[in-house]
Amino acid sequence: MRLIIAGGGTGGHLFPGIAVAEEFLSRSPENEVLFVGTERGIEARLLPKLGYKLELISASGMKGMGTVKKLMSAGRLLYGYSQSRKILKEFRPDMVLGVGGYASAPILLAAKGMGIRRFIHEQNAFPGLTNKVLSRIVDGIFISMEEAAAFFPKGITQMTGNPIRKEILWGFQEQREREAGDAFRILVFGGSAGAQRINSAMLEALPFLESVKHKLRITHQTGDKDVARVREGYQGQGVQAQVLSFIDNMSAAYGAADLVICRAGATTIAEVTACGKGCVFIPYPYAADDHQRKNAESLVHKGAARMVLEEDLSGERLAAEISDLMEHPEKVAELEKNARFLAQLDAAQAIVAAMTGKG
Ligand SMILES: CC(=O)N[C@H]1[C@@H](OP(=O)(O)OP(=O)(O)OC[C@H]2O[C@@H](n3ccc(=O)[nH]c3=O)[C@H](O)[C@@H]2O)O[C@H](CO)[C@@H](O)[C@@H]1O
Repeated sequence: MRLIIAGGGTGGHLFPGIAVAEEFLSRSPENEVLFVGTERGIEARLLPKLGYKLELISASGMKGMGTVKKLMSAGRLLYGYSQSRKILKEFRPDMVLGVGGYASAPILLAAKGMGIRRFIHEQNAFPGLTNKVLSRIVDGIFISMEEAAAFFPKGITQMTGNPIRKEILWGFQEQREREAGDAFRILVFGGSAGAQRINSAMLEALPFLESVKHKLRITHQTGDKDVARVREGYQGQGVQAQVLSFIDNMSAAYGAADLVICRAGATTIAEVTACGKGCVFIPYPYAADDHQRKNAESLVHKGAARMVLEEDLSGERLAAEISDLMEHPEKVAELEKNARFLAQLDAAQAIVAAMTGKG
């Protein structure tokens, strides 16, 4: 069988798509996958390195734009639609899965016109505009959080969870052991692109952690623009930290962490629950419809994570969260237990089974 996975833009859309590709390809040597994305998306940088086939199309969003930009965007979508028809004619997929992000719209619309089976996957508790619109023209909708069900037609919506890459699941299971001793390991990252606000808050927290800073071992992903500043910040305050613009091996990073401080993107959430990690979420406040806050709240309400809103974020507040969890390992253990309880480990299998009709 042949499957097109369309969408991306950010890691949060793309990585679940990769997890579905892994599952689909593992089922038969005859199966083929083609990704479709845009040249600006993370897919253009990552997929060729991973050995996946990728076609690029033209697409962009319309939300919050003025009339002229909307018209230009409509033009790009129309062009993307004709590119999509060509791709569908050449690859002749049995089905198309949209994983969110602009690139999924033109190809799913073209697939509808050509009578090819269509599905979407929504990662967030509060769906994005693209998926809300596309939900009217697809055969099946897969959701990651119960809260999303209210936005989609009932008969075709299925709760599957958010697919997690095999390397995260396997790698984490292999090296569950944390280093002994009284070191406290914190993984800090700001979604797939990094978060300057979190970078700054961590540096501002260090003076408030003076008495425990010798115990801190930090792994910190900063995004492309902030590596030098953050690295110097830790060095200047004498804190052991590995500072990277992007972490290729997230499995090892999760495995080693006693605590994770991060944004509340949906794929991050799926991974931290799968790895059973205690987290302090700092939701990105400008995500569409404040969906990161809703994502985070769905764990906080179940005692599976803590949350600091950006409006309340300061070095002092972040340091207070860190000290409290450092001093009370039983509180971290409780977060870990509740997080693990929410993990959905078989999302990729459920999605592939539903799309192919084979369990
Ligand atoms: C600003 C914004 O709108 N972000 C959205 C975007 O987040 P974003 O793209 O940041 O995605 P997520 O936080 O959901 O996931 C991040 C992904 O990147 C990976 N990773 C991260 C850092 C790193 O150094 N290396 C690495 O591999 C993580 O393992 C994870 O797989 O898509 C998500 C899923 O639709 C949404 O919930 C987020 O709200």
